[in-house]
Amino acid sequence: LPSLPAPFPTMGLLQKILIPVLGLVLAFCFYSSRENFKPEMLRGKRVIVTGASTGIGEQMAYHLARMGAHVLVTARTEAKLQQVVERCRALGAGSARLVSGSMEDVATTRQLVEVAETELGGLDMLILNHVGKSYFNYFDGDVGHVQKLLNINFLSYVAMTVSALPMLKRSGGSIVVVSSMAGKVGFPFTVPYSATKFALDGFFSSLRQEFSIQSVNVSITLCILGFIDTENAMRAAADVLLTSPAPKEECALEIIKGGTLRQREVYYRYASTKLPLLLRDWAAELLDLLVRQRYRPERLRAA
Ligand SMILES: NC(=O)C1=CN([C@@H]2O[C@H](COP(=O)(O)OP(=O)(O)OC[C@H]3O[C@@H](n4cnc5c(N)ncnc54)[C@H](OP(=O)(O)O)[C@@H]3O)[C@@H](O)[C@H]2O)C=CC1
Ligand SMILES: C[C@H](CCC(=O)O)[C@H]1CC[C@H]2[C@@H]3C(=O)C[C@@H]4C[C@H](O)CC[C@]4(C)[C@H]3CC[C@]12C
Repeated sequence: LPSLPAPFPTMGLLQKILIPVLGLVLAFCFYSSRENFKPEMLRGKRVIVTGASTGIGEQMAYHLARMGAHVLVTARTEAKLQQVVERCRALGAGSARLVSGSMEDVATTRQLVEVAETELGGLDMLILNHVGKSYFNYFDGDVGHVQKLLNINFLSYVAMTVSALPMLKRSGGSIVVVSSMAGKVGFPFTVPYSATKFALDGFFSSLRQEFSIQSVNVSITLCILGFIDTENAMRAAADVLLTSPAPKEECALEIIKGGTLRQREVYYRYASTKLPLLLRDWAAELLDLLVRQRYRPERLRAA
């Protein structure tokens, strides 16, 4: 008969075998896909980047330009987009174009797809990255705002996908969806935003399954980002969050790599996003507590 009570051999087994094996599997998945990326893979590729006038989207446009891609950027502010386009040309883009307009407006979606079709002759990658303005504070009960944000952050992603799908099917292309840790776990102070990001996961993860059943050769990459040092995010949350932000340039490159390698999901930064998520299904309350500890609510701006 064993001299120890039942739980001890189980814990020993966990520590000695399961945890190292899990670590090895994760390390393998992470490194095997990252090492294969080559910037030449993007040369001559036709890419749409939404929300490209600032932040991560702008940086993605510059990386793509350096890699020799044909970039088509979009956002509402035409003057900023014009500067992005000029810089993309200077960095060596195959070509650089813009379409300005709000993603709330179907005319913008239509125009983007038309430009890709007629001027680029098709599309290889659709990077959905734009995000509507919201507040960083306790939920204020404004249902209209939730609806507006769902239109911009979710429904327009669906509309762009539907319109671009025929071109992406022809090229065997990729859809890249920029989401957030706040789209996988409940984070405080971004309730409407969080809802839109959870919706993206539901829609695109489900669509990926259907593509697989129907042998549709279009990849879907969902990007789970932590706190990134873009101007808007820093302004909204830097005082309240105890997390230090990651650089937008590196973040942009990791998104492009993941999309190009047709990865199912990108986690950036890996250790501060993927690892906490391992707790989600087994110790959700602990994860909630750890998340709350990274916030200083007393520093929230008065609404
Ligand atoms: N920064 C962070 O810490 C994190 C960011 N993310 C995600 O990364 C992505 C990029 O974030 P980030 O770079 O910080 O965002 P920014 O606020 O810097 O950029 C948002 C972009 O979206 C555009 N945009 C805003 N409203 C509209 C609209 N109605 N129609 C079309 N375009 C619009 C803006 O341009 P314009 O105003 O000219 O229209 C801008 O180009 C987002 O999807 C965000 O959710 C995820 C987790 C963390
Ligand atoms: C997911 C982030 C927290 C991750 C972490 O703790 O590691 C969110 C915390 C702050 C959010 C951003 C913010 O408040 C500013 C923008 C507000 C916009 O309406 C939405 C995009 C934001 C960039 C938003 C993105 C998620 C956070 C970074």
